Order: sequence, then C-alpha cells, then structure tokens
Amino acid sequence: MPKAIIAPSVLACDFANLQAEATRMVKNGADWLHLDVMDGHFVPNITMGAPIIKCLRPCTDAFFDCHMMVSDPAKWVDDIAKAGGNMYTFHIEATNDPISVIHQIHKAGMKAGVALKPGTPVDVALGDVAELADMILIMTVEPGFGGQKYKEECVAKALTLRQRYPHLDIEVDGGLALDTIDSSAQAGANVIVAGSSLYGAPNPHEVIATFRSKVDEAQKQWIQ
Ligand SMILES: O=C(CO)[C@@H](O)[C@H](O)COP(=O)(O)O
Ligand SMILES: [Co+2]
Repeated sequence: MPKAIIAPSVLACDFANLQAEATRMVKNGADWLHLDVMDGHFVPNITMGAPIIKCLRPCTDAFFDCHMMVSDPAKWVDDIAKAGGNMYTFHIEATNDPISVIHQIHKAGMKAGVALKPGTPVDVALGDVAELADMILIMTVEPGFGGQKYKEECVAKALTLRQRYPHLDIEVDGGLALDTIDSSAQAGANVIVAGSSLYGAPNPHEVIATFRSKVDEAQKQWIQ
C-alpha cells in the first residue's frame, strides 16, 4: 500500500539559510523536500529554478520533489534533471500533450508527476495520465503562494483517484496542517506537502510524525 511521504515545502523557509532550513526538516523526519518552481507567468510569483536546486543538491540526499508552476513544462525538464531533481511535477493546465511530457521526464531519468489546480476536474488525469505518471498532485490552494487557506472540497479528486488507483502516489499541496490533514488522509492522499505548518512549528518533528501516522492509518482502508 502507498506509504506516507511527508514533503516540507521550502517556500516557507528563510531563504537566506536555505541549506540549514532544508536539512533541518530532513533531520526532523521529512522524507522528501518539496521545491516550488514558479516562473511568474503560469503563476503570479517567481521563486527558484534549476540553479538553486543545483546548489542545494550536494547538501542533502533527500528526494527532491520539484513542483513546476511554469507555462512551458517541457522546456525545463533537462535543466531540472541535471540540477538533481528526482520528481518533476508539471501542471496539466500548461500543456496540450501531457503524455509526451511524462515520457520526456522519464527519459531524463526523473519520476513524473502531474498537478491539477483546484478548478481542474479530475477526469483529465484518469486513464493514460494516471497510468503513466508516478504521482498525481491535487492542489488544495491556487498555486502561486504559501500560507493560503486549505480548500477541503478539492480532496474529492484524491478520493476518486484512490478508488481507481490503489497503488498510485497521490500528493496534496496547500494549507496542510494539523487541523486540515484528516480530510486529505481520509480521501487517500499519501504524499503530504506542508510549508507554513512545518516551518512555523516549534516542534516540526511531532507535526511530521502526526501527519505520517494519520496517513498510514487511513491507507489501511484501501489496500493491505
Ligand atoms: O505549491 C505551493 C503553492 O503554490 C505550495 O507548495 C505551498 O508552498 C505550500 O505552502 P503552505 O500552504 O503549506 O504554506
Ligand atoms: Co507546491
């Protein structure tokens, strides 16, 4: 059964101390690091790109979960692969040919994720996309900024996916915290991204452990 994977979003960290802030979460039990790449075009914000990911790569062995909020997903695949990205998750709204982008990502040696904005119906990810992708990301806020309010209505999409694809990694991203994790866990999401609720916590280790136990417990209902 898919196991809980906790992926702190470094978007909420002190970027002046990116190395220490990233490794701090790994020491606190994080499985992955979630790196939000924004191009100022697909979303109204600019964050980091391949040069920063490349600098961070020697600092940790953690799996780099690259969330690509970019208008041209095919354009950055090779750069992110060379920089040390492990998962390349692009937005389905940004391409007419998600299948060829998935193939390009695999050819570059990365896992392929496909992200859906809150207003995008889950139907676009069913069938070939879910069968070829390594992960589907259900956004629970509008992409572009950390610290937004969790949109609980989005988790119905995770439930649809989990019922059809018991082994698929399903990620949720946006507003995940101790008071919102339950609905995502119950809907079958197993990869939990959290920025503000982890970097703002006095005890990130406990928050990560709680996320993990809630997800692992909820996953038991889907498959043994
Ligand atoms: O992709 C995004 C925002 O576009 C996220 O990864 C956020 O960075 C999550 O931050 P919180 O909502 O947990 O503060
Ligand atoms: Co993200």
